[in-house]
Amino acid sequence: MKIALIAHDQKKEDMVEFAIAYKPILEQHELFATGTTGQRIIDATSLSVTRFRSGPLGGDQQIGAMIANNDMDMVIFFRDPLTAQPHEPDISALMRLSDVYHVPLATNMGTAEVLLKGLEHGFIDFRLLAERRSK
Ligand SMILES: O=C(CO)COP(=O)(O)O
Repeated sequence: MKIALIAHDQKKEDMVEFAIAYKPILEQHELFATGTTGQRIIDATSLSVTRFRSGPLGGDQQIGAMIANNDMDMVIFFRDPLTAQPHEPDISALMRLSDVYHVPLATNMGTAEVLLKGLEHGFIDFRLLAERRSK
């Protein structure tokens, strides 16, 4: 499964802790991230992560493009709901595309935990359904 990991600045520490805690699951999948988030995860966990541009420089859009190509299976996006972001339209677009293509999207650690545990137990039927629909 292809999993995108993204965190705003105030949530990066949470993302690092999450990646450390869930490394045994995450390392079984193909990981993608926006620039700074990806570097923080790599430094803390040595997980293999494909890094895109930083969010404000187009990273959310690059991940959005993968979703639009039906080439992303899950998005874990720890958003900061308390700070205005200069690239808010890109963030909204990424979340909208997740809904368009039935890609599970977790915007906080609680949901992310449930998604990864579901993945661990093979709950991936939602993606198979989406694949069938796209044919
Ligand atoms: O801004 C982001 C997502 O909207 C995250 O980008 P970085 O991981 O480069 O900080």
